[in-house]
Formats: sequence, structure tokens, C-alpha cells
Amino acid sequence: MIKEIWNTLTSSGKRSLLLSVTGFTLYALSGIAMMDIVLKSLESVMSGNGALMWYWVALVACLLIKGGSNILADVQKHHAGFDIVFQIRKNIICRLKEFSLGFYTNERLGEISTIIHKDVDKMEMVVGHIWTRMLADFIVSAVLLAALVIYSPKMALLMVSALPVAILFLVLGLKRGERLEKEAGNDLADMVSVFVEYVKGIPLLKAFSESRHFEEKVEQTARDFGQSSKAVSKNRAAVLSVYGFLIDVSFWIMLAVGLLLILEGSIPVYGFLLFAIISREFYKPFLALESHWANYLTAADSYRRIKKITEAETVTEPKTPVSPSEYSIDFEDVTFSYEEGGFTMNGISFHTPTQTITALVGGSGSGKTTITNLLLRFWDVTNGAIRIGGVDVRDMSYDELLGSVSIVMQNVQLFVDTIEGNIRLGKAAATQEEIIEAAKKARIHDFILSLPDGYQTMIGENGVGLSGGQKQRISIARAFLKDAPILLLDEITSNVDPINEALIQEAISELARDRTVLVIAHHLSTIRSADQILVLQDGRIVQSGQHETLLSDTGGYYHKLWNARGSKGGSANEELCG
Ligand SMILES: Nc1ncnc2c1ncn2[C@@H]1O[C@H](COP(=O)(O)OP(=O)(O)OP(=O)(O)O)[C@@H](O)[C@H]1O
Repeated sequence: MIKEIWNTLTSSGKRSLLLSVTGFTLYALSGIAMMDIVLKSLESVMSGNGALMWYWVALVACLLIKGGSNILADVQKHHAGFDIVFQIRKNIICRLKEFSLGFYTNERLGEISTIIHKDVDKMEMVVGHIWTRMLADFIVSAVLLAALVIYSPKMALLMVSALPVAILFLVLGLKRGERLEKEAGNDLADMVSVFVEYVKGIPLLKAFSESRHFEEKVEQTARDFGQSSKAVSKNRAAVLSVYGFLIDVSFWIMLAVGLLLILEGSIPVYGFLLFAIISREFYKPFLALESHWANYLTAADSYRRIKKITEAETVTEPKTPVSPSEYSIDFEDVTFSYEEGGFTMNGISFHTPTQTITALVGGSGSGKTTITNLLLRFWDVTNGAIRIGGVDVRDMSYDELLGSVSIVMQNVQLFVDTIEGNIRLGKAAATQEEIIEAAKKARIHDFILSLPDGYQTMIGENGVGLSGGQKQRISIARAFLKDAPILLLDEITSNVDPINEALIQEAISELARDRTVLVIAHHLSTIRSADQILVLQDGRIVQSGQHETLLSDTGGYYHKLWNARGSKGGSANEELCG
């Protein structure tokens, strides 16, 4: 991690880091020098040498160096910390754009947001606040040890006598802490994820009087996190107390034996006092070792989660992308499964000629959405191929693939922006006229004009303030504006009033014209005139053809679905194909 973080820093970040370490080192050394000067001046006063003036000058000089180096270290440590945070966030943002959209279904929103907020911020703490001080403290210790060994090897040896045992004890304690920290980190991510899910689902849970069950789940994750955090703190406290005690043992052995050395005349009183005072500075990084290390562990855990994003698989782009010349769709013996042992699609083959409509019908979980997901490369097929205009979708540039497809799904995603801004998502460079034209085709223009701020009306998060049908028509306007040759349509099943439903149906019929359309059909009546109907069951195409032909097979699955459609069937004038 240390090497990777160092490589992530920009050259100015690296410079700031080194300057900060230098500043902290000078700060500590000048403080120690001041103590030595005071001792020396005491010795000189006691022995009657009157050079006190020079000691004062030296003290003032050291004080100025101490103050200046502290300012330098503090300013530069923040520069280094912000540099690493900015670089990591920049890397993550770049990666987020490269992932297949399937990544976002797998990864939980709460976990991603914890990584971006909390984990990345911890990196600032490691680089700015921990590394700089830790490095400086150890440099100071090494300098002091060298100086004290030269002054009195015996006393220096006594000073470090219990250190190896203390450090061994600490390392073993920290190893245990590492495992506990990891568990606590995972529990935190789980808690945040469940909490976000809970908050997002409150209206639904209330509607189904199901909130108690979910509250228990939230409580349980909070309890798990509380317990794992407690285990971390308990372990840390125990290890720290024993470790501090062992270092203290070194110190007191040194003083006790030091007194004997004074008596036998091996060291002067000045030397004894020098060790008594300066050894405290020598021990400082060792005493802070546990907290440095504990912070390092927390940061390493965060860094592991950050790498889950920065090293997750992205969509592979072809070396030499190919563009299709027309927009037929072919699935050729496609095999796919989301995970081992889970839902599997087998031998899916079909051909949708350009500018025709293919409807996907089948029970819930039969694989209709999976077919559209595979076309968009949200996941890649395990075997077989998917082609647009004869070109394997993996040979098209991902941007071109996504640019060739408009999607109108049931769950419309709207952003906190103006209505115009939300429609403009279909084409960033669209003119005002183009946006109005798209809204007219989507049968939403009159409604927008009836609002006090018209196209500049702000809409709340996820379209708060708009009805389901209005949101649908805004998403249809986006698709008109994008004007892509392929349209993926998830037929609306949510309850919209009859007027909205009729308007949506009219708009969709117009949108479907002259495009290659794959429609996930829930109302069989609306796709009776589709050019082709694919009937899916458990991840396989069990029937295909046109409505009348399929219906005439009285033993077939389509016939069964048609008879079971009941009130969901809709009326004849709802035909998708206009
Ligand atoms: N991201 C995923 N990871 C694992 N399994 C998944 C994932 N998405 C869907 N599935 C599973 O794949 C199967 C097919 O799902 P799919 O959404 O394609 O069905 P569908 O026919 O569109 O259903 P519905 O009409 O209810 O939307 C289901 O069993 C579903 O649980």
C-alpha cells in the first residue's frame, strides 16, 4: 500500500510529503537541542563558567528553528494529504465511467458511497498526518540513539534493553487487531448499505406494514458493528497498556543502573540527566507505534475497499472498433449465467431484422430483462455472440454501442434538475427547439407549459412532484431526443391513469416507428402486431413467431399466457405498433 500510495502522489505531493517530514524532524531535533543547551548551561553555571550569554543566543536560534519548522511541516502535510485524496478520487471517477452497468447492480450503493466518502478521506489521514510524523519520529530516534551510543554505550544499551520484548508483544497484538479491524470495516459497510436501503424503502415498507422486519435488520447490523468495534477497542487497550509498561521497564532499569554508574564514576551527573531527559524523546515513536499502526490498519482496510473499485473489471474495449452499417439484432447460441448455480440462459438464438419490432414475453424471472442487459453489455455472454448489424457487440466501441440504443424502462431515473435538463440527458448539445420537439412527440409539452416555470421547472429527487405517467413521458422525450436506431422498451405496468396511459401509448408507438425495437411485453394485447414474438420460459426461448401463429398452437405456452392474461390484457386500441 505504501508503495502504491507513493506512486499515486503527484510530484508536488511527494515534495510536500518530504518537506513535511523534514519539518517535523527539525522541530523535534531543535526541541531536544534546547534541552541539551539548558543542561549544558546548568553545568556551566554550577562549574562557575560564565558563558550564559551564548547559551541564550543558541536557545533563541533553536526556538526560531522549532517554530519555523513546525509551520512548514503543518502546511506541507495538508498539501500532501489533499494531493492523495484528490488523486484517488480522480482515479475512482475515471473508473466509474468505465464499468459495465452491471457493476452498479452488483455493488451496493451504500458500500460505494462509504468508499468514496469515508475511505478516501482516511487516506488523507495516513499520508498527511501519520506518515509524516511517523517518519520524522523514527529519524529523530535513530539520530538520538547514534549520539547516545557514542556518548555512553552502556547507558544506551540499558535504554533499549526491554524494547525487543515490547515490540514482539506489540506485533503479536497488532496481528490480532488487524483481523478485528477487517471485521469491523465489513460490518460498517453492511450497516451503511442496509441503512441506505431502509431509508430508500421507507414509503414502500410503510405501505406494506413491513417496517418492523426491516427495523430489526437495521438494528442487527448496528449491533454487529457495535460488537466488532468494541472488540477492536478492547484488544487495542490491552495491547497498549502492556506495551507501554514494558517500555517503562527499560526506562527505569536504565535510571537505576545509571545511578550505580554515577557512583562508580563511569558517567557524570550531566550525562545521567541527559539520558533521563532525552531517552523520553527516543521512546516517543515507540510509544506512539501502536496508534500509528492502528491508524495504518484502518487505512489499509479502507485502501483494500478503494481497490475494489479501482481494480474491478471494466468493460473491455476492442483494439480496432467496428461500426455496424445497419441495426438488425442477432443472438447466436447465447449462454449466460449471473453466478454459478444461479439462473442460466441456454442456446438463445434469434434474429431481429432492422426496423422491426420483437416482443419478449414470458413469466416473471424467465429472462426478458437479461436479454436486454446482455445486448447492452451490462454483462458479457459466456458463450455465443450478440451482433448488431452483423458486428459482435464486443467489437463495437462501448460508447457507440450505448449511443445506438435508447432505453425506456419502467423505473424512470430523474435527477434534481430542471425538466429541460432532464430531457437534455438524451443529447447534451440539443437546441431548445429540439428539446421542445422531443417533448411534443412525447406528449408532455402541454403539461410542461402548464407549469409556472415551464421547461425551467425544477424537479425533486427522482421526479418527486411528477406523476408516474409524467415521468414516463419525460423519459420518452429523452429517447426521442437521442434518436438512436435501436429502442429497448420495458412496457409500463405501473398504474397510470387512462389519459396518461393513452398518451404514453401514442408516444411510444411513434417512438417505435423506423427503429429496431425489443420490447419486454407485459400486456400481450399491445404486441399482437409485433413482427416477432419470443416466448421465454426459464431462460430458454420455447416459442417464436407472430401472434396469430403462436395463438393457433393451442398446446403452446403462448396460448396459455394469452388465456391467462385476464384483466391485464388491455384493450385493442393500445397496440404498440400503432
Ligand atoms: N444481477 C443479478 N444477479 C443474479 N441473478 C439475477 C440478476 N438479475 C437477475 N437475476 C435473476 O435472473 C433471472 C431472470 O431475471 P430477469 O430480470 O431477466 O427476468 P424477467 O423475465 O425480466 O422478469 P420480470 O418480468 O419479473 O422482470 C431471475 O431469476 C433473476 O432472479
